[in-house]
Amino acid sequence: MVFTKDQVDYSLYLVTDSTMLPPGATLSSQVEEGLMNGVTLVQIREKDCDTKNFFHEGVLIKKLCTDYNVPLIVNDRVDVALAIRADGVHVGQDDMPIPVVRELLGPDKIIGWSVSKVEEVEKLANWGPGMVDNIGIGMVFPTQTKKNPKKSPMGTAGVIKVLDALENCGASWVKTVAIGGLHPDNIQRVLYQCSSTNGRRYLDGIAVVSDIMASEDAGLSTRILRDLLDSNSYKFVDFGLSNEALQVSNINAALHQVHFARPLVQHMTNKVHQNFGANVTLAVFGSPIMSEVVSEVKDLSNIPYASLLINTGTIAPLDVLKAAVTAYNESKRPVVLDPVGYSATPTRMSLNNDLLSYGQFSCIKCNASEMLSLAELSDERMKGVDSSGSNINNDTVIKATKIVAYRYKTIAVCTGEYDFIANGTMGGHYSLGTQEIRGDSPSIPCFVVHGGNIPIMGDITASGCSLGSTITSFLGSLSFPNEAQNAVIAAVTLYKAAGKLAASRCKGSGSFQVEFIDALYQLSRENIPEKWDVKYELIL
Ligand SMILES: Cc1ncc(COP(=O)(O)OP(=O)(O)O)c(N)n1
Ligand SMILES: Cc1ncsc1CCOP(=O)(O)O
Ligand SMILES: [Mg+2]
Repeated sequence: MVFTKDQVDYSLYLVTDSTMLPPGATLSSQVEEGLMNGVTLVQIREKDCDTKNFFHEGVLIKKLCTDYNVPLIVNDRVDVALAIRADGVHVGQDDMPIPVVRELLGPDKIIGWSVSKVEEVEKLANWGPGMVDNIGIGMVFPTQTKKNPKKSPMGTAGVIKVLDALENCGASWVKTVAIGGLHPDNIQRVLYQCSSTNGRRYLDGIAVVSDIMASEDAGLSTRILRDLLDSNSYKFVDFGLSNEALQVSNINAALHQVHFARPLVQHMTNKVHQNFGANVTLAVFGSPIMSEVVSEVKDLSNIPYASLLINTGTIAPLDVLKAAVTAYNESKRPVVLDPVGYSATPTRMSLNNDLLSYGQFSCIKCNASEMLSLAELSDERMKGVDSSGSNINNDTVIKATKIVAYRYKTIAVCTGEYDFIANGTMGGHYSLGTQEIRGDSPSIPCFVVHGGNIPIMGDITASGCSLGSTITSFLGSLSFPNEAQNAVIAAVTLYKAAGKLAASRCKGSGSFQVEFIDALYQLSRENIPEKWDVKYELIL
């Protein structure tokens, strides 16, 4: 059977490697287990094979794929692809040039290309629809399978950049798979996080080697991957993830929930924030623990209502932070990131980008400068600000907050005189392929919390960092069907109301700190939000 290109299902792309077969298995037996259990496309990739064996193995696999009506792609070797009448080839940046491959194979065969950079997307777009049919984007995560890799792992952020480049170049015909270190513990997060910024394009599938080829039970491994692919819903926390522009939250209920749950709030934060953050957490019914001990992080994440705040003001070792994010993601407990000074130094930016690519965050809280840097809108910052850079216009801030919320599928909070809260979680749902969207961007509900300026908040240390403690306390208190969006709005509103109250009572920055803790303590226990002199509303 000759496959037409629009017939190809890229969702579960098995790439072979006979050097990792478990005892008793053969290349054919592993591939057939895959074909019987949901593999939709096969690539024979045998880097250590001589041509004769590659040809004979190819004939066997081609017969199998034909029996299961699945296309077969040959890696690197155009000659072998022609000889076995494969359905296409996959070549990398250092293999035979694409135009030559297309000339040899003709217009109907499937050509895949390894892509990791924007300029490679621009090149395929310039060639037009007749050349590259699909791209393998990777490697996403570190892998032992590809020997002597020339590229470092790109993470989900790297995949998003390639998807954005495809959109920006108008290369709508190109299908995409992610490849490299993909396994059941990260596939849903990759599928959920990796979409173009305009919301139109998700991945068309994933390509795996070792998860199936090295498996003692390749059929079971395939079914696990198939189920994850078909679930279309990534439940990274065990509470609701509304992305509807709901009636703005019932703060009273959210406060009751924190009072009831008294959540454990693990802080991995800077030294300046620790004491004040712990006292703010206690004032809002949270139970703070300041711990960067890797060996206890899994136990802590399993405590009921546990939550984690990572504040990169003082940079803890990346491996400690990654271990913590992984533990809380596995326990489906919320993680909040405060990327303090995100773009201040290349070191901070690199560490925060690594973290953002390594796990799923329930909330990202930062100030306007940090938000614009995260959204890569910093040049707009200069257009929209006075010489001091202190006054960024709200439209730019809202745009940046929505971009970050969607790019990281999180609830983004941008603090300032006006606090903006954008919910990009999409309810935890994701799709494969391209989606029709209204307008030029996905629908991201955004709220504003305002009550007038409180300049003295900026005159004490850790006031911004401790909003992170408050948000993490509210998120930590949640269980299904409570919703994250409402909890974050409640936390931000309470925090601003306490700031206003303390500012009206204090005599200077010293007494403000005390008055602020008192105000949080008092307002939390009174729990009468309608008396607070702070407003929150949905902005379209
Ligand atoms: C689907 C898919 N994506 C990427 C690759 C890697 O191809 P390449 O860069 O040519 O490296 P080798 O596989 O030849 O080592 C792939 N094979 N398949
Ligand atoms: C061929 C290839 N190209 C980039 S990573 C990779 C190997 C992926 O193997 P695994 O799925 O075992 O990580
Ligand atoms: Mg190659």
